[in-house]
Amino acid sequence: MLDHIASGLSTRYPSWGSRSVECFEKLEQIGEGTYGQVYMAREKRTGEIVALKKIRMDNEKEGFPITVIREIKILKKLQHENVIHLKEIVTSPGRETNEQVQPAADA
Ligand SMILES: Nc1ncnc2c1ncn2[C@@H]1O[C@H](COP(=O)(O)OP(=O)(O)OP(=O)(O)O)[C@@H](O)[C@H]1O
Repeated sequence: MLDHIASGLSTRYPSWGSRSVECFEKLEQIGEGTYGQVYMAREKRTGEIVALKKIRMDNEKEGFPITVIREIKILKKLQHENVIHLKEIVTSPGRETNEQVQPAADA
């Protein structure tokens, strides 16, 4: 099953998976990387447009990929005009037993 990571370090939102991906409406796919698709999405409450990156967990027997965890940790620390702002990590239920994680960023 697939999930996302939402990017951005916003004080408005809790981070690290306390909200569901259901808080966002996917508008269209805008990209794809090694770990899954990236969507333009709208935050339902505020209408804010973000990039929603979905992390593919299908083949991850060891849990959440360490490279994705590293990317999230680094993005949370960085603040630069040329680097995307990681806003939030959101989760969605897995198809079977595992909960999965997804991130969101400024588009
Ligand atoms: N915040 C964003 N705003 C707009 N487009 C984005 C954003 N993040 C990613 N994208 C688009 O989605 C594509 C895939 O991004 P993703 O971060 O998943 O992979 P990548 O880092 O480009 O590649 P890989 O993970 O394979 O090294 C990007 O190449 C870009 O086109």
